[in-house]
Amino acid sequence: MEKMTVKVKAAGGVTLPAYATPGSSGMDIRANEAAVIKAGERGCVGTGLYLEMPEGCEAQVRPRSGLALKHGVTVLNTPGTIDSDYRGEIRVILANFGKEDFKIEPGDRIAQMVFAAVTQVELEAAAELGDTERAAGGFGSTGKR
Ligand SMILES: O=c1ccn([C@H]2C[C@H](O)[C@@H](COP(=O)(O)OP(=O)(O)OP(=O)(O)O)O2)c(=O)[nH]1
Repeated sequence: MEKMTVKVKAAGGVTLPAYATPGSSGMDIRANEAAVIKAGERGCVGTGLYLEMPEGCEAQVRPRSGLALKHGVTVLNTPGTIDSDYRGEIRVILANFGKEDFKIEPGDRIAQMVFAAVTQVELEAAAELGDTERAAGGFGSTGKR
């Protein structure tokens, strides 16, 4: 697959190698500020990270499994969508489902991000949709086993 180039601007003197392994399909993302996500609450944490992606590319912000398992901390809107035309700071919306407050220091890895190609489509209004075997079955319609 042909590689897309993504420009990364990092505030606060943070350099690219601190984030990403060259050639990787994604990267860990770090907090650029101190924060506390109280037990049972949510918060929005700045990363000091700015991207320029080519059109047709999006970034998805995802949770880290270790934070989820050890602390009950996840990305609330996972996968967070970073649009290719967004030039603001990437921020991570964390939710704390754990029993203890979760403290974040600048530089902590709070989430991860992958880059994905977005399929370009043309939407067409339709009065009828094609038949399928599944039809409207869903939400567990095929049972448990
Ligand atoms: O976890 C996230 C999700 C989004 N964004 C930024 C990048 C994205 O391109 C922009 C808009 O995100 P989204 O489309 O999810 O937000 P919205 O609530 O629909 O707001 P808008 O009306 O600005 O599109 O906000 C983040 O920094 N972190």
